[in-house]
Amino acid sequence: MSAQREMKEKNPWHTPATIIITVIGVIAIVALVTVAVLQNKPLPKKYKYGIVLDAGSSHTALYIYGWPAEKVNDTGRVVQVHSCKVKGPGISSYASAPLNAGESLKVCMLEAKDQVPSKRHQETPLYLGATAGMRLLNIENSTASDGVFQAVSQALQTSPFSFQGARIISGQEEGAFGWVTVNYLDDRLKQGLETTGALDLGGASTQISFVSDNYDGSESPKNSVTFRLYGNDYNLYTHSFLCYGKDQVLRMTLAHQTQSGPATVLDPCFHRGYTAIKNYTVLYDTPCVSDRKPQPAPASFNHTGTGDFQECQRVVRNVFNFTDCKYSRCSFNGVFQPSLQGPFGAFSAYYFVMNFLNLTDTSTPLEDVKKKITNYCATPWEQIKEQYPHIKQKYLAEYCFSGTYIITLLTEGYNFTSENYPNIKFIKKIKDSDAGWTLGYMLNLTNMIPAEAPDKPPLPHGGYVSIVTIIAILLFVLIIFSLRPIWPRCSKRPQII
Ligand SMILES: O=c1ccn([C@@H]2O[C@H](COP(=O)(O)OP(=O)(O)O)[C@@H](O)[C@H]2O)c(=O)[nH]1
Repeated sequence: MSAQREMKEKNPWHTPATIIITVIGVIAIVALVTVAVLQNKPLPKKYKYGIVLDAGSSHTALYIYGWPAEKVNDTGRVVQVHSCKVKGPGISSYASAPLNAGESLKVCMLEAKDQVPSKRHQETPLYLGATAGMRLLNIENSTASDGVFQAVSQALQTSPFSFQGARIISGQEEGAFGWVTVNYLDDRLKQGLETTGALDLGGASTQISFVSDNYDGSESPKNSVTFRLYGNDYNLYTHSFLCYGKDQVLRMTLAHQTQSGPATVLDPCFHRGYTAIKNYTVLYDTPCVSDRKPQPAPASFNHTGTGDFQECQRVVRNVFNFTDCKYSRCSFNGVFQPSLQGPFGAFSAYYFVMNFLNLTDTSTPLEDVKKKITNYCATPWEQIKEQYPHIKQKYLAEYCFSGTYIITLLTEGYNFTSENYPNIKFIKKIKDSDAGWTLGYMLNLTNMIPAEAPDKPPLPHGGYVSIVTIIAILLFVLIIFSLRPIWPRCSKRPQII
């Protein structure tokens, strides 16, 4: 066997010292980056919930809101996760059988039990806020309204949630919390952007709320609500007109037309061909009109439509007092209103009605809006019923009146003009959450909007990890360079072993 000379190239870096330094360096970088990733990683999502029941004059709705537990102070985080419409009328209609009011909530409460994980039930606050229907019942018969609250409270106490009480919310709260909801969902509060005004139309009351440079609360302070949210001060103008929801205004217009106690009323706000027998006692059975009941009055009257928008508007105008005003400017009924400013979101019945009439596009000139309502009102009732077989006839019969009322309220009541009418947006939802007072109410009661801007972490998670990685690599390179004196000499000649 011939002996072979083995020639090997020896890499000068393959010394024990450089290998150890490299291994320790790599381990250190990996450890540092791992700690940065794990330690600063957002926690796994744990949700919290809150439930609000909106006990309106015509119906009750339940809303469930959810938010990541660790982001309590962050805006735009609370979202509507579920809603449920209670079957039957509003709770104020159960004055003579209050237990049924409690009973009516059961189906939606069961849905809520399914929607909220059971381990969160106990800590989930549950609120019931009643609006204008109960305000009116409370004026008319406070014992009956107490009875209704007792019954619904009893029913809600048996739920697994943390029941926080049932109460009438004031018109001012309804207006202000509607405004908070709209601006919270639009992310305007945290960013300190120009706010959106809120227009809410219910069955028994209507609210207008907006911020105006011309209003600091000194003129008519009862219309002022001040907020400090995320470090910004807001001086909100808000007013709630009790009895100016569309159902009560309809009663007021009918009251106006039945002052002499006629047996037949020819109503321009209803379609030609529409006819129904209406009971005088039922019509006048609300504090909005009760003092005007003709005496003596027949038992009923024949309500017959003539379908005429212009005449309807003349009738609707009678419910407004445009003359008395002790302030520098008024909307109507002697109520102060600063000049309109900024964009507006119009929700609840504003949306239902304008959506049905295909009039949510506010770039349509006001004159064309009126023309479209004129045509709708002039369409015979038989044709309307044929055209919309799936819509409840009670709603269907009233859209001519409701559309006329909305346009009259906006333009003659609140003074919207052709110029600023396009600033109104008819909305139902914002980012999947319903526009209305309930979210603002819950945010307020759970202290979810801080007065001051929350402290932000100096860097987002991704940025933090990148910076730690870059610094770790730079340090490693620096260490390697600092060890230059012990670097092995590079030799061009291969070493022969
Ligand atoms: O699909 C619908 C649902 C509701 N409404 C009307 O919208 C109003 C909602 O009023 P709510 O019960 O919220 O009254 P509030 O208590 O706020 O006065 C009532 O006139 C309803 O008849 C409507 O026109 N279309």
